Amino acid sequence: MQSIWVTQLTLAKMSLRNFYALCKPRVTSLIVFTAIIGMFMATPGMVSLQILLAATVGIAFASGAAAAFNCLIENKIDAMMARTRARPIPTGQLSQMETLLFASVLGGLGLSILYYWVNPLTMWLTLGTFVGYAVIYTVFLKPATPMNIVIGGASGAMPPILGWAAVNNTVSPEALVMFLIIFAWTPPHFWALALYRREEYAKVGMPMLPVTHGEQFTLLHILLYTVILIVVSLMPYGLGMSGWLYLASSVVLNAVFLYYVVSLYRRYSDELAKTTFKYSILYLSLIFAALLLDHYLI
Ligand code: HEM
Ligand SMILES: CC(C)=CCC/C(C)=C/CC/C(C)=C/COP(=O)(O)OP(=O)(O)O
Repeated sequence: MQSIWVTQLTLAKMSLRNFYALCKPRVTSLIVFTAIIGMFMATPGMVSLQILLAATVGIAFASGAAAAFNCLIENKIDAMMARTRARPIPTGQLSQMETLLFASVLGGLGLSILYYWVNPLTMWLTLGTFVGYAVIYTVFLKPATPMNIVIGGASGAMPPILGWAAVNNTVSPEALVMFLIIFAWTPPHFWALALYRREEYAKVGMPMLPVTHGEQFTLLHILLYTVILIVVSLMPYGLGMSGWLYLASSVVLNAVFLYYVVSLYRRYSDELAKTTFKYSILYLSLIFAALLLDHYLI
């Protein structure tokens, strides 16, 4: 009898872990983090606990559901790439129907929470973001054009706007500035990875920039978007949204990013591309943390 319970519990834990993995938890965590910063930036005071909790949970559920839909739609491609073949559908740990049900329930819950406990504007913007990633990017853009992530990146850049709308029920220029930071950051973030994973993308027929236009062209574009990112990331200071603490942090973070990107441009290696990709994640986390610290301390 006891062993039946132990088996049941182990199975439940395993499926929970699989459902969790469908949500791409690390990407979703950073997405939610930028949304939370958007909430705090929206007010000089404190965000109400109800809005903070409801918007965080709602956006996290919607983002996790969008990621799960992406796993469902791309399960055949995921099965062919080393990086993604251990995901729950390719390994047979979850069926397509289970994934569809999970993503629909999670997404529905997230959007309902936003509608009833936050505000309808945030719900509609989140729904647009969801469709932008799960449908426009995943179904149409990704298999069709090497500019897929530039246009599709708009979805990933939306969370600070969602956070801002949750608190103020509006979309303001300050929220657009935070959007632009993530929007300009996405191409260097993704193309650094796509460079050292280019064989895999070529194998599954995904027209990523390094596959369609080669190494040098991609490196030049990484460099160009990094320059745009540097300009855009100085805007919070330029527009009086943030003070010297943000300025100092962004100058340091940008200098390191530019150093990696220029080094990569001059002398490409997979190793350096990996380091640049990893640094891109640290960069975005820290630049948003700097916005928050500056907002309350300076
Ligand atoms: C169209 C936009 C984007 C594309 C195509 C993209 C692509 C990717 C890919 C392919 C990976 C997987 C790396 C691996 O498995 O080794 C990854 C990792 C990651 N991405 Fe992005 N990304 C995008 C936008 C974003 C955004 C908006 C965020 C957060 C705000 C983000 C945060 C992360 C994080 C935290 C990781 C590391 C995940 C891990 O360590 O498991 N990405 N990205
Ligand atoms: C509703 C809401 C807030 C949605 C947020 C949208 C979202 C989840 C954006 C993240 C972008 C992302 C995970 C890209 C991964 O690229 P990929 O899917 O091409 O990577 P893969 O090859 O690892 O599947």
